Amino acid sequence: DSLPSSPDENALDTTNGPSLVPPTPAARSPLPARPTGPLKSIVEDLKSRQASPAMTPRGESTNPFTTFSGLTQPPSRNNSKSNSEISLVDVLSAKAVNLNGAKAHADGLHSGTKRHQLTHSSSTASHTRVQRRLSRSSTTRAHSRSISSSRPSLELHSTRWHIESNPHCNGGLKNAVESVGTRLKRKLWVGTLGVNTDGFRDSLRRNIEWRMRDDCDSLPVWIPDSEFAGCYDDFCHQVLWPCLHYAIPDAPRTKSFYEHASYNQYVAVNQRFADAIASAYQDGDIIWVNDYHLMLLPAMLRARLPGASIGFFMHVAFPSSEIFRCLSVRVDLLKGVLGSDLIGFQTANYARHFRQTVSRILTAEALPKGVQMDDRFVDVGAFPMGIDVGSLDEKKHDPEVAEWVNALRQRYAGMKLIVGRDKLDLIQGVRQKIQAFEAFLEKYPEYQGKVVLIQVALQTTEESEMQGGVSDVVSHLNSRFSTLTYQPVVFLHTQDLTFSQYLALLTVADAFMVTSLREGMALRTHEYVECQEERHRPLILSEFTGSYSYSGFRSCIPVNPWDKRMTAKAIHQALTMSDEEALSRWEDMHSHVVTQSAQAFVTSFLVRCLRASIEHSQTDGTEVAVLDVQRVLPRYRHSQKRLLLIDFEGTMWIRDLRKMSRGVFDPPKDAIEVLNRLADDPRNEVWLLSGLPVKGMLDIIGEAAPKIGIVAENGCFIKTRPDRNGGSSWISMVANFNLTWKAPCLEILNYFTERTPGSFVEEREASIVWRFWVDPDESSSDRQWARRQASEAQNHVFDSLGERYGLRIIPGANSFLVLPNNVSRSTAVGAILNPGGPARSTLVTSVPWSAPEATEAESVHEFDFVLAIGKDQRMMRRLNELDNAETVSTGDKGTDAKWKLDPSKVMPALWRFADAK
Ligand SMILES: O=P(O)(O)OC[C@H]1O[C@H](O[C@H]2O[C@H](CO)[C@@H](O)[C@H](O)[C@H]2O)[C@H](O)[C@@H](O)[C@@H]1O
Repeated sequence: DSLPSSPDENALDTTNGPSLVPPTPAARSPLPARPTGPLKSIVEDLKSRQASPAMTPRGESTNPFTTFSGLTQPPSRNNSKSNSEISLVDVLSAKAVNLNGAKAHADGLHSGTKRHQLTHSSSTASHTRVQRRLSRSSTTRAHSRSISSSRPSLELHSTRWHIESNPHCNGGLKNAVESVGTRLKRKLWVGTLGVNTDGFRDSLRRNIEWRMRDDCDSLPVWIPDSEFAGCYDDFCHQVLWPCLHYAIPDAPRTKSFYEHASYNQYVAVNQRFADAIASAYQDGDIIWVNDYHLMLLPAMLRARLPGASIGFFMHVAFPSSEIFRCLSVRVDLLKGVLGSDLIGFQTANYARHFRQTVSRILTAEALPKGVQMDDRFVDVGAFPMGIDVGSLDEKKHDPEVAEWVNALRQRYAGMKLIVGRDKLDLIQGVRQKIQAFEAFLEKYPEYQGKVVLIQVALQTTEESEMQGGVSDVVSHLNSRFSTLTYQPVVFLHTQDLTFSQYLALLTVADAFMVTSLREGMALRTHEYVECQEERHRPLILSEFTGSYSYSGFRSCIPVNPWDKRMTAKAIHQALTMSDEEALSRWEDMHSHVVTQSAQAFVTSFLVRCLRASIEHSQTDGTEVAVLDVQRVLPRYRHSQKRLLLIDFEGTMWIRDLRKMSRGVFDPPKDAIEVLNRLADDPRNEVWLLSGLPVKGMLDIIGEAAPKIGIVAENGCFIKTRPDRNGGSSWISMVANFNLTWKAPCLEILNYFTERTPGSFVEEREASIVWRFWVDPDESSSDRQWARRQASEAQNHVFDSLGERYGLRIIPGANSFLVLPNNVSRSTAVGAILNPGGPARSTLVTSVPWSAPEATEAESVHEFDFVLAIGKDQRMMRRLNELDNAETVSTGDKGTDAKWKLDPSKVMPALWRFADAK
């Protein structure tokens, strides 16, 4: 038998275990399950594949979720029986990417020539697990034994080992990164090989490194076995994983974990990653750190590579601050991830928990967009992980899947099948699932003998099966309800199935069931939905999964996994649901699966990370030159079509907020005069950019400056410049927007206004501003109080209304603005530069006046001189893309503008342009 078996595992051909077919009455022990009958042939099929001289039994063809088939090195397959062969599981990690493709999406960011490379650091975790998990498979066990028992002979020659995909890594992540294909032109995975590498000599390590970099864009990080075990098995799995999933580990054990070796080992492992990445890093790379195993890494990297773009994505859940604060190393962990430019979570709830935790524990200012640290801003956001629908579709249409679909249909004719696939630990709720299934069979006895739950167990060891408390409940249930021809629960391990077989199960299932007590996302729900394209049968889903947070998945049958009666009813509902209802629910879920895909996940994360790091790396303004009008004037003089974009409040007009709070506006006469003078020159097209509402602008500017164009409410409204007949109109850029968010928003802000002396709300047509601390004489404790209220108010508005209505919040020094997404000064300027662009505006009202003379500047596309003065950095970046733009920042923060200018110097500068002949 070319599939060696280990004595204790008895390999795959045991016939006395329960399976998809009825067990013999004497064989009711649920684990390990060894198939007979139809599933036996599945297994035999598997065996015959494994027996081919190819690879280890856990090669890529048996792996449901990885697609790195290219990683298996054919020449080494022939050595598969050698005692000294090592199956190197592939390193998860690092991928370097030329982000040119992704940059195109970066909303008008520069199309610079900088090479962007993504160094994608992933968890250390999966690899150890692979080694351990592989011990279920006899051949691999033989491999691991050979590794550990033959240390003296570890002088392995490169031809005697091969690299293959690790089936137990975070397959979702791997697939997602691969799904964007050539858009990531260069990538480097950085990860570990897990345990059993202590005996590798330097020459072997170099050899492996060389091969991995060459063949799989991977860089292994060498971790001593004991350090790896302390970090991964103890700190990650015994302390962090439970805590992040709302299970606080018991105090005495955690105390020893925290304060002794395991946390130190976690630090050491993160440090080794930092060393490896720093040595491979090249200027312009993006470093993408993945998951909770590497929470300290971003700060370690930031210390070494201050200018690097660093993103961190948390694949698992993030709990409420009440739970996270129980960790004794909470401060270190938070500061660790805050070394990033962007921190991503699976859902908006986890992101909010994180912001609140940071605000509570580090007393940093947490805003909807991220966290303001002393020296930098860190973006925080939700990026739902998805699946690569196209690639799954291809696999789904493999003829082998159809064969297995037929086989399963025949085998289970007249029966209902419920399928599940979970890790067997306490968090994944398999015990609760089995108990609920038992409750179902009790409550609906007519289903006894007619429904089978096929439960696939992920990455289990006997230890985890015990830990998850699954074995006893399966035994109990099976012993209660099995008959000569029926066994209610069939337990399989992932290694017992090929991916085709698993897809066939998903296709024939009458329901899929996830009862996790907490879970980051649960991508298997997406796979199930995709495989139900023809049948549309329902999904029973725990309310505590990330998937359930998304509106499409609200069309599942939700369950509280702690409530077994509810879950039992859900099973009944699923099995009796009409085809029409099932179809309508499926359509909702499917639309989420196809829109929130793996590709969308990777590109949106990388684009946001890049944008965040560009914003964060803006200079503090010290090296930007002060506007030298003398140098710009010659170009101005010699140009024929000029576009002048000038910010109003805070740039041309310094307002008295005290008066404003009483609704008093003093029209700035000098500003109006210079605007008129500039607009009198027929070569000039002058636009005033304001945050004020239409009415405010009419009150202040009104007919006093008839030739200028106006952008009001930060881009929500535009008053066009007069045409030949002197006609001008107000255009709404938000005409199709739903503005019903304003009422609840005002309610929230009024509440905060009552609690915050000196604050007030400015309601505008399509936006709302909350201002606070208008009196500089107020005490600093009042100011602090006001700031705190402002950040709470922003979070409140964002959390309750932001996602639902598509709002964004722009914080200012003493105010914040709430307005619809997709509208900004920058988009208004886009419309000015390209008036024939997509029709997104509607006429609001005509403001009839008679302009003294018609302007010649009809052809607004061909400006040969553009001058923009103001504070909007996004607009500055956008205009910098034009060859002939002079951008001048009047802000006091960092800028990408070409020049800077103190607001007090703006009027004199404008007069010099106005007077230029
Ligand atoms: O067991 P670990 O090695 O510590 O890794 C934790 C789990 O990571 C992956 O799951 C997580 O990411 C998925 C994709 O983003 C998400 O759907 C899931 O909810 C997260 O828990 C991996 O798929 C699991 O096998 C690992 O156990």
